[in-house]
Amino acid sequence: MRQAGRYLPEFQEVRKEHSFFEVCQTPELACEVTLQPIRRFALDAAIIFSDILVVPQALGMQVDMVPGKGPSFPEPLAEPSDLEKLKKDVVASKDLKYVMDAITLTRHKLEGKCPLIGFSGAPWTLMSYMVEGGGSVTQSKAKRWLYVFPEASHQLLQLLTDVIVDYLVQQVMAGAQLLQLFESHAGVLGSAMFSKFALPYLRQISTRVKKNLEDQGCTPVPMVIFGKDAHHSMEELAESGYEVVGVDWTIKPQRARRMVGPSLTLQGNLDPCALYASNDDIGRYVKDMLQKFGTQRYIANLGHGMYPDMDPDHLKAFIDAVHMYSEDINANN
Ligand SMILES: Cc1c2[nH]c(c1CCC(=O)O)Cc1[nH]c(c(CCC(=O)O)c1C)Cc1[nH]c(c(CCC(=O)O)c1C)Cc1[nH]c(c(CCC(=O)O)c1C)C2
Repeated sequence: MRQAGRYLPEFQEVRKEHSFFEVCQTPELACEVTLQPIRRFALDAAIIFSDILVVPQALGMQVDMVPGKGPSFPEPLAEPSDLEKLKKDVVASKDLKYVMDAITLTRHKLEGKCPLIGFSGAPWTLMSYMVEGGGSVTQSKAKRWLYVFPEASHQLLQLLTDVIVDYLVQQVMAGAQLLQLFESHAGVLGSAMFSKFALPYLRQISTRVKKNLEDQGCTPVPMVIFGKDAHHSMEELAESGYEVVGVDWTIKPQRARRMVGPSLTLQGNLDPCALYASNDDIGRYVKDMLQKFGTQRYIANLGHGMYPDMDPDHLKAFIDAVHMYSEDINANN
């Protein structure tokens, strides 16, 4: 339920008093808005309130949340020499301590009602924001870097990977019970560029996070890789060391299953805009989705984030339908 809070009136109330990053940086507020959807709905998990862009902030970049527009970097990376401006010695337990504090507080406040998910943006997705300076349809500035400055791109992607590994390990130590990595901009790369500039780093992250946790005597947690529009690389994502592959609504459930094989868990993939439909229709869409994915090795979810104008009652219809139809299917099997 990415960016879940936006459609809730109680979240908007908190946002009237506090800026977006103030909520992220204040553990009590981050905890409160994480719990808001849990109080309202029969959700099976909570995702810690934060944003993928706290990592570029920790690297020293300024990020503003512009109302009605989204995140904006006043000084994006323009050329390779700008990499020198980035902080090289980021320590997640210090520079992103507020996220760990929010996770620990939220784990306590959840009192075991449901598990808590930690997350990070994946290296290519974060690099694209840092070069574009905000959202972009074409990602042409960021893609230009890959073609014109491949070495500097790898340097930046490796720096991001090192920070993300430390960040995710710390989130588990602070109490996160599952980790999700968002490769939201997978779709603008073709398979060749994705293999070169995204996959090696995604593999490094899953391998190193698990190993670091084991080395510190911690049991590794399941990890989810969500690649938006990642049709071109589903098989490769399935082999990149994650237990769960998240899929958006543009991929047929049966095709996703064929591409990732029988042993991984799939997550997704209702079109978030289906929540504009009537509650009866939402029930029908959910039933169809569950029949296609089946109820085993599967996490029912939307295929991407919700929009601010969506009706909370329609999300309730989605969640209740997931529980009702999956219980039906299980009872008849
Ligand atoms: C998991 C998560 C995210 N953001 C937020 C959460 C917290 C959990 C939740 O509330 O569900 C809060 C979260 N993040 C944001 C909001 C809205 C801000 C507000 O108005 O209060 C919220 C609640 C702002 C935000 N932050 C971002 C955007 C997209 C910008 C673009 O490319 O055009 C936007 C609009 C970047 C972002 N942020 C995130 C992603 C990955 C998922 C995805 O693909 O959507 C991305 C790409 C992840």
